[in-house]
Amino acid sequence: MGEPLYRRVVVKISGEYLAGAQPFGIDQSVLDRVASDVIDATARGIEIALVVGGGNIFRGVDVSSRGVSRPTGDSMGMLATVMNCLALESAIERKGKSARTLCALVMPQVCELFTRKTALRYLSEGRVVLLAGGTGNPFFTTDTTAVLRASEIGAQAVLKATNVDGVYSADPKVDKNAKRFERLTHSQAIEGGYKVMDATAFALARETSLPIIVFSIAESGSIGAILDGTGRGTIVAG
Ligand SMILES: Nc1ncnc2c1ncn2[C@@H]1O[C@H](COP(=O)(O)OP(=O)(O)OP(=O)(O)O)[C@@H](O)[C@H]1O
Ligand SMILES: O=c1ccn([C@@H]2O[C@H](COP(=O)(O)O)[C@@H](O)[C@H]2O)c(=O)[nH]1
Repeated sequence: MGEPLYRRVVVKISGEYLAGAQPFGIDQSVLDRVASDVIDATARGIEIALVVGGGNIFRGVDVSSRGVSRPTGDSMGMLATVMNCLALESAIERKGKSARTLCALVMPQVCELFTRKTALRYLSEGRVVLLAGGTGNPFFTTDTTAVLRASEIGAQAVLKATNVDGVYSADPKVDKNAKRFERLTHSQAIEGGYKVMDATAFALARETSLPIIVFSIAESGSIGAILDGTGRGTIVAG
């Protein structure tokens, strides 16, 4: 195991992946395995903040066609990310690692409000920080949240842990001939319109010169491997 590439990162965990084989919700064994991977990665002395998606529970865009307004649907989606963060926080703490959820939405009975200073303090104390509630605004995603928060807290990269092992020329679940990219610039990722991440996230990362690594979380130890530079994924950088 070599020197890690980064000292502080934001890891975006796919909400959809947390459902495991179920169509909806959280598979406890998947959650526990992800928690172990995160803890193993922090053992290298790396500060880790997590953003968890909500696709296993709710995406605002899915209900806007059913008579629920998009902002209301997005609020429901942001609440889904809070549930996922609380579940992952508990899984991490059950394994003996301290974790704190900070939320973009005010809900004092549930978790603390996100501020940059609080996040940095908890990270410096060696805790895992979970960033819940997205940006707190509709029409955004947790991918954009990850880039935004990473830029705010001075993280050196966003690691997008998802259910594909990189950015492809087309959706690999639809097109078996899609080609995987080793590396792309932010501009190439935006111009290519690759749907693995939204263009707003790529554009903000370009603006703040933040590398994004897209990789699969399906294998145990994949977060650590990406931090060591030995993992398989696509690097999106300057
Ligand atoms: N060009 C592409 N390259 C790679 N994956 C792609 C591409 N186009 C579409 N995808 C799809 O993008 C998905 C991953 O992005 P998505 O934002 O849906 O997932 P996530 O971040 O894992 O979800 P969640 O919102 O639950 O956190 C993959 O399942 C893949 O099928
Ligand atoms: O800043 C944000 C982040 C998220 N949302 C809503 O939450 C869901 C779930 O997030 P995913 O990134 O799709 O996993 C998203 O579909 C939005 O509805 C938001 O409104 N603002």
